[in-house]
Amino acid sequence: QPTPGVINTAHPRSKKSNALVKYVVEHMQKFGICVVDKFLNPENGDAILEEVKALRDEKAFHDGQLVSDSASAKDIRGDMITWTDGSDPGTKNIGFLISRIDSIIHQCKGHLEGFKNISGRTEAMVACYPGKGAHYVKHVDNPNKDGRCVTCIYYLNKDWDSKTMGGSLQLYPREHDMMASVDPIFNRLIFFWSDRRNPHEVMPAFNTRYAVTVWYFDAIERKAALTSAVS
Ligand SMILES: O=C(O)CCC(=O)Nc1cc2ccccc2cn1
Ligand SMILES: [Mn+2]
Repeated sequence: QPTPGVINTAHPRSKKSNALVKYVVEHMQKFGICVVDKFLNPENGDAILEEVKALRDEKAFHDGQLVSDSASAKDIRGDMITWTDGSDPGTKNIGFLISRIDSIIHQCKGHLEGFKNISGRTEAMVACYPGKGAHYVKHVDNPNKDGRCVTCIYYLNKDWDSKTMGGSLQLYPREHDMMASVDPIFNRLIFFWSDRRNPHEVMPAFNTRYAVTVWYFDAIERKAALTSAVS
């Protein structure tokens, strides 16, 4: 019940959203990793999945590029990717996903040291592991301060069973003596620090495995990276 005379500055956010923000802040503080299940309404997840499949049918995907286009590229990463800002007509549900993640990140900003300088993000990278053992070897997303501070991945795989299909995301948090194995299940969102704190790999997948990833920038680190890049 608002105190009489005091202007109620709290935005009329749904309680759910505040609880979710609290959950993300706590997990990022404690583990540097946060898994959120049932992130959107299932209908939204379905619509996003249909858009991703349509992108694949339009052959919008290409092999995940490597810095060194080594002959054994497939031995390092087997994902097929395409980038989108979610504004094209066939990607408006991906655009909705991006806006929902933006909203969570924005709400976390004030509560989390690591989020305080967050501003800007990449476009969304839509990835498909075509099965047949496609995997991604252990790596760090941002090993050398390119500005990316948080990795957010939204999974779209219904009835995924890692025991028979593989494809789990294995995280090896440097500061915690544990290994997290995350199944890429439908409507699951994961956040983790993009830097050396979170080496991770995708185990060989034996079914088609879809995910949408967005990276958020730390403005200070990003600015430094861009200025050093041009100089
Ligand atoms: O799908 C998952 O569970 C994670 C896959 C993953 O780590 N993908 C990935 C994809 C990347 C593409 C370009 C540059 C860096 C990258 C780092 N990681
Ligand atoms: Mn990665």
